[in-house]
Amino acid sequence: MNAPDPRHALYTVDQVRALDRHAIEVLGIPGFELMRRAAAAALACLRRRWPQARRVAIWCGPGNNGGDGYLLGVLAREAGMLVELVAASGKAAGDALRARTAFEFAGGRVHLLEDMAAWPEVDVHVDALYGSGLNRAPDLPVAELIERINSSGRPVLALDVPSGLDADLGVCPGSAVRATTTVCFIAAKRGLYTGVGPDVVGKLELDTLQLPDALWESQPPAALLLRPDALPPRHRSAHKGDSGHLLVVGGEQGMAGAIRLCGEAALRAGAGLVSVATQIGHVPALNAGRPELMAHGVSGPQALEPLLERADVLAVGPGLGQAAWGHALWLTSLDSGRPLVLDADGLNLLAREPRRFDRAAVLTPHPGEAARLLGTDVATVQSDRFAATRELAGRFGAVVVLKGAGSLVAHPDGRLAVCPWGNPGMGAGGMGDVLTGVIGALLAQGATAWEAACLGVGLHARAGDAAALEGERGMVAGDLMAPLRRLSNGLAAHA
Ligand SMILES: NC(=O)C1=CN([C@@H]2O[C@H](COP(=O)(O)OP(=O)(O)OC[C@H]3O[C@@H](n4cnc5c(N)ncnc54)[C@H](O)[C@@H]3O)[C@@H](O)[C@H]2O)[C@@H](O)CC1
Ligand SMILES: [K+]
Repeated sequence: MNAPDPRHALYTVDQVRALDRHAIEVLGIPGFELMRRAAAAALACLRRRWPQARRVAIWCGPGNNGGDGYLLGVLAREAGMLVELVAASGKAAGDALRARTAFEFAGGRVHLLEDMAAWPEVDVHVDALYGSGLNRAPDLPVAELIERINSSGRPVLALDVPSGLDADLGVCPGSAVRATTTVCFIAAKRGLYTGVGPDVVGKLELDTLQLPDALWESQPPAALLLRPDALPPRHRSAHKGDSGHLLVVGGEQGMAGAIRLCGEAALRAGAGLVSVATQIGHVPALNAGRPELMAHGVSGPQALEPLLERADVLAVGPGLGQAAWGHALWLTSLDSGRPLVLDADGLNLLAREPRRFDRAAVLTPHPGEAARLLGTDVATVQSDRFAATRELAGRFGAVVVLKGAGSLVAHPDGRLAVCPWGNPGMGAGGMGDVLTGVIGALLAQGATAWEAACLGVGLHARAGDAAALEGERGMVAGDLMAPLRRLSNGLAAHA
């Protein structure tokens, strides 16, 4: 097996434990040495991020995460910092106790949370309370401490995982530290990247503690992190027929915006031809606003048939509605056997009339649509986004994109990818329509469903990040078009 690049590989917490064990038992690197390296990586991060910091508070828990904190305390004192170290919960044991002893032996003083008289006024807080071993919501004294750290107005460096975050699932069972920066050790835990993970992690740095390639060969990652890819360059002799013909089906009365955005995004992501099948009343506005789209008014399935004949790929659902018109078009589209991307009401209709796909198909639900497809609620979907996405892919025989912070992509064969880009400005109307258009365009240009979903999600999120440079608030879906075009061509997002 080739060693996966650890910067693009994500692991479950159980897998990270297995990697730790492998490093200790097979590669012969003692656990305490790993802890020392983690502390050195933490100090390097601290000094790089806050070169002026002189006073630090280090909040240590009872496990090895706390151990990292004690050893950081040793190194920070050696570097001339004023260290206020507080043991916050439970008794240290094993390597953590050894680390605490080393801190005290070097002249450091350990304060106990319960005895703390005054709140330490420091430049940076270091969170070494809980790491990958979190097994329940932090209980009261620590939960209060976490809230206090969060409201201190000071930057927070989290060691390995922001305490309170379940690093496996990307959920917080209770209070959680909101880190400014998290320095993650050995391997990237998958929960840092999805759900509420990105909310609490802040800027994420990975330090692999100088472990050799042999370690990564011992464990296939649970998921891959998307890379900033673009489409391959076009042949000089290419013509519009080489880049595929996408048909967008949607736009019930009053929903013209969704198809316009979807179609336009498909053009910007390089589809050769984009047709739109919609309510007749929308055609003049589409023709006037975006004449490159071939807009067709369809009253029902009969009018749709010839358009389906000419299309290579379908994007079904933007603004489609679930009434008789939308349902009839949905049914005819799915029965055509064309590769497709299904979104919005296309998914809601699928929840009503489930079927498995035997062709290239991409489903792009947000958590609400995913819940309807699975017959459950949003909270259950969000409590394990990985499991929900996998379940959907298996059940429908399609590549599934679960949208929301840290979008996930799952293939029915078990492959999983996580998107590290995107921002809250993208929680606005029309953003999903843009994604559907991009994925449809990539399918039309010959990508497989997996490639189209992964590349499409990445391009869409990176275009969103480029648009957000002008401010997240007030961002509209149309702002993504220009960066989308540039990124699709492998150019920087801005000229
Ligand atoms: N050899 C290794 O395994 C290495 C581990 N490292 C550090 O060790 C961490 C994992 O260490 P551990 O497995 O000891 O786990 P943690 O240090 O994350 O926490 C586990 C301890 O906290 C307690 N605990 C968990 N959740 C609690 C809660 N909500 N309220 C109260 N107590 C709670 C547990 O009972 C246990 O005593 C990593 O995150 C990383 O920081 C690093 O030092 C690198 C090497
Ligand atoms: K921590």
